[in-house]
Amino acid sequence: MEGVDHLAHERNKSEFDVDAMKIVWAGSPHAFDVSDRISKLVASDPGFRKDNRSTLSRKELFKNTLRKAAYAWKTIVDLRLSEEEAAKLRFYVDEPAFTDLHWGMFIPAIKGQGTEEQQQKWLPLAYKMQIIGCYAQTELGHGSNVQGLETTATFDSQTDEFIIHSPTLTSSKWWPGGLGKVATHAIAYARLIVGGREHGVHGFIVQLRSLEDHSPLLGITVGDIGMKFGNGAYNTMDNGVLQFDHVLDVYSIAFASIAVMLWVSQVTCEGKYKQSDVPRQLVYGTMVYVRQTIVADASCALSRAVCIATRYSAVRRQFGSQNGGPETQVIDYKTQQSRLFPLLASAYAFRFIGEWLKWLYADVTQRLQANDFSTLPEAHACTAGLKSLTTTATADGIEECRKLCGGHGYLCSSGLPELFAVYVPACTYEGDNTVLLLQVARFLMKTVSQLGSRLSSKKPVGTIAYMTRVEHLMQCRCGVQRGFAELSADLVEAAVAHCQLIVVSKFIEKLQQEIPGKGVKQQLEVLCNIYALFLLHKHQGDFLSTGCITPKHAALANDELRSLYSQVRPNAIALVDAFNYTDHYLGSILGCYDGNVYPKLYEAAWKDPLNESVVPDGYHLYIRPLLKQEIRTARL
Ligand SMILES: CCCCCCCCCCCCC/C=C/C(=O)SCCNC(=O)CCNC(=O)[C@H](O)C(C)(C)COP(=O)(O)OP(=O)(O)OC[C@H]1O[C@@H](n2cnc3c(N)ncnc32)[C@H](O)[C@@H]1OP(=O)(O)O
Ligand SMILES: Cc1cc2nc3c(=O)[nH]c(=O)nc-3n(C[C@H](O)[C@H](O)[C@H](O)COP(=O)(O)OP(=O)(O)OC[C@H]3O[C@@H](n4cnc5c(N)ncnc54)[C@H](O)[C@@H]3O)c2cc1C
Repeated sequence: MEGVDHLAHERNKSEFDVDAMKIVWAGSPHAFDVSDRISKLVASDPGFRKDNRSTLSRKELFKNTLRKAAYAWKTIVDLRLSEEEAAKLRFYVDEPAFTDLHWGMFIPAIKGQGTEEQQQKWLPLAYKMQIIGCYAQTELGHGSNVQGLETTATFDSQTDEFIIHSPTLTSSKWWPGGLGKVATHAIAYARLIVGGREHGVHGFIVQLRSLEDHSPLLGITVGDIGMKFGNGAYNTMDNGVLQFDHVLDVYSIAFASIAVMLWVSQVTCEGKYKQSDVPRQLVYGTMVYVRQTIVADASCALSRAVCIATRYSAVRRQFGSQNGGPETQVIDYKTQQSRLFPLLASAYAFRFIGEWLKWLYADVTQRLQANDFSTLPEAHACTAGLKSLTTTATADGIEECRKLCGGHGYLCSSGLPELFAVYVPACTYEGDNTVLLLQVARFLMKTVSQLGSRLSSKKPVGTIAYMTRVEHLMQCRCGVQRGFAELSADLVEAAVAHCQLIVVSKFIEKLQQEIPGKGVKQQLEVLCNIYALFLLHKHQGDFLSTGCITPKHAALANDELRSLYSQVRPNAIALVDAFNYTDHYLGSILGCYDGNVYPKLYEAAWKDPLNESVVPDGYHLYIRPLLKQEIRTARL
């Protein structure tokens, strides 16, 4: 029945202060207030409806996304929302769109790599959305290998301008989000050529479309690259293709190359190229920034899937009826708990590692401003490795949550198929996960060669086994005289182990902080132990081979895991309530707050367009003749 909380009995079992946990999850009372207010604002506005996406054609879907983006912007302006509130609104609108790249990459690139002059020129226009930007780095022929990009930017000292050109088919920009149909400007990455000499890949701001009628400018060929994985999903985004035909940057008074030129290099008016003495990898700065935001995104996506699967596991009953009594809640099966609760623990673990990574990125950014590059290698390795680890675990976790919901998990109305389809490219964009782990492996090899076997210093005691595992994996690989490429598959395993060590150690450090609320810290300790012991169980071969645990330890760890699952069980619903997601944001009948699943599933079925008529289109043309044997049947 509507209005009845079918999960009330579960909520009454909670052993901790859920409201206090909501603050921990949000990060602060202020952050909770903003999230809570904005999520409810979005949920209550029919203009942000999203339950019909899977029934729209690509063009209807895209036009609806443009409508929503414009409506969101109007809401932000009318309500005078702050930058933080506006970002939250775009998050809870929950629709991949060009705005993600405008706000998530184009503006950060200018802020992070532009000179004062260029920031003053471009940021006011971008903040007012008087220009719409995208990040055009990847090409048809190159994505991972940035130094392999083919687009050229040739400085013409006669006109004091750059000529941007796509010399080959494979140099076509390919994939940039927002590029296909909306962006008016791009930060385009191209090989800088000055005076006939090439100086590697640099970023340039290039106008793509007229601000009068949105038509592509002279020399610009631009369009969408076509349908992507899943029906609705990421097809709300116009990932584009772009070719430059000797485009002269004639649409802005002064050449607007972003000042990665100034940071990393300069081209003087006399056409002289000046390489400054900063690491050339600063040109990759925007990618590092986005990678750390993707880690925070992972905790959001995984927690969403876990919330759905946990609530449904408490609602669903299957087998186990005694004398006609109720069947067993599937959340009480040990197999369901052993699949679900490590994902619940991972969601919290990724939340806290995301907080730490945000601090690390802010710290390295501050150091860079003082020309201190000492922590840049570690920041690169951490952002690359943790982006890889958390997105792989989250994509796999969303799929596991779908399976944990049985058949109904495969319905669009469960919210899980679309969440999976929207999320999985995170394992590829912003750096293919294997390519990024190879960067971590390279960093570890360098660290081992510099520090000897002791890879990591000052880690919490509870991580000794994890630390020893990484060192052992590295020694096994570095010890043998074979090249990096030959050992790369093994080194990637060591890179994963290193990233898992970081996640576990930061979870333990989080627990050393003051955490208010009855029972809150105790619940987090249980989740931290689940995360650490689950990984130890999953990779026990590594741990046993280090000798730092024995088979008996491994067996005890498994026994402890079962005990920890029993401790989580009465608190599971409260732990996912702490994410404070509205039913609108979850977009899932299986995960609805009141647990009133079956009536909602049944009602939703009849809304499918196929049920607009009891006799389907096509019956008279195809089925009736079949049934009436009016079609000559093959001689049997
Ligand atoms: C339901 C919720 C989901 C959300 C739904 C909607 C969301 C929508 C938003 C989506 C937002 C994302 C959109 C996607 C955008 C993109 O994909 S942008 C393009 C991303 N592309 C990449 O990431 C390319 C990956 N490749 C690289 O980064 C580089 O090519 C490389 C692999 C790092 C190699 O670079 P290279 O120049 O060849 O360097 P190396 O020779 O390997 O190394 C040289 C040294 O430089 C160091 N280094 C490398 N990179 C960095 C760096 N970024 N920072 C600092 N240092 C770096 C490297 O460690 C080497 O150091 P030494 O060993 O000391 O020499
Ligand atoms: C949804 C989506 C949105 C995107 N948005 C943008 C955007 O806005 N802007 C933008 O510029 N780009 C964007 N991209 C492109 C994205 O950044 C690239 O696809 C990504 O960097 C991977 O590069 P690639 O496609 O060249 O993969 P490849 O490198 O071709 O990967 C193919 C396979 O080769 C392997 N491989 C590659 N190099 C090595 C190596 N050295 N050693 C071992 N294995 C290797 C990879 O692990 C992978 O298994 C987007 C992509 C997607 C899917």
